[in-house]
Amino acid sequence: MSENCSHQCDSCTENCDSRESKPHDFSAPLHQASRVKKVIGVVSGKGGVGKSLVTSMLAVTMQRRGHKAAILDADITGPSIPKAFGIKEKALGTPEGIYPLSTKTGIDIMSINLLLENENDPVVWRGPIIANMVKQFWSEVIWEDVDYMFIDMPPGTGDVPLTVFQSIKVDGIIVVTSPQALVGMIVEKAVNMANHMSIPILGVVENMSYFECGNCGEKHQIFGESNLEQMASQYALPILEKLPIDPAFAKICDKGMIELFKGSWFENTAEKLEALS
Ligand SMILES: Nc1ncnc2c1ncn2[C@@H]1O[C@H](COP(=O)(O)OP(=O)(O)OP(=O)(O)O)[C@@H](O)[C@H]1O
Repeated sequence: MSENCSHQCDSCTENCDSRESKPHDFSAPLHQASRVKKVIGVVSGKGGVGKSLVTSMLAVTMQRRGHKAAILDADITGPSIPKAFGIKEKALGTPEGIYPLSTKTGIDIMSINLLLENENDPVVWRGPIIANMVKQFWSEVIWEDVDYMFIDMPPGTGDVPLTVFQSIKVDGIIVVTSPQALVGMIVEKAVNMANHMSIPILGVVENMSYFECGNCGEKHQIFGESNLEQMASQYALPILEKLPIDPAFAKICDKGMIELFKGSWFENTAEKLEALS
């Protein structure tokens, strides 16, 4: 240890023994009353590709299959989860901790919109404050007996998602892309981030993949052909689902009725999640 060691490693540039023996620990503990079995991070390379829709449908699918699902809405500057589930009430804070709100089918949800007085208020915070808020959603919210928690991550692979992944023990990542979203670059960035954090990527979901004509059933690739197959095989990533552009998805999402989506979307993904050890 240096003679003048102040033990303030964050602001010191010396590489003394004290620093080596105490690597910075970013991990945040779960609330002592919480029980969460599996945590899945849902990421996208850019905003607006349908990450929140996919997160919501994944949680609904697991809940339909008899598990207890939860969503931690870490997309602090663009929170859309409460709206998709039609939740307007505010979360209850008690001296013990904050209680999430439950959807009609019993999915527990925490989002900044459940704490803001007016859900339309913009959140104009800098990265570290946003990351800290997400940590609080993990540590100060009482998540009771959750089998599968889905984290709707902030878009991109920058500072905030990185801090979140360092704080919360995530079991796997699902990457959401759309055909027009420069798939190659996004998948590569997500793979790099996941490798850096030693978190497995469970697979890729392509949203807005095609539009199926209601009359003739023909599939049209509105945004052109994507090179998802090529990218997925290059990185040995499974393609979990190809979700069409469907006005019905937008409608139930906007009406807060995502729990009523029709079809067997994400059943294969659910089996993969159930097989996680
Ligand atoms: N496959 C789809 N078919 C029809 N509408 C869709 C589809 N996917 C998403 N949408 C609609 O597009 C809008 C954006 O979706 P969503 O909020 O899930 O995106 P996001 O990636 O989470 O966006 P943000 O970056 O703002 O958080 C929503 O109104 C949603 O209903």
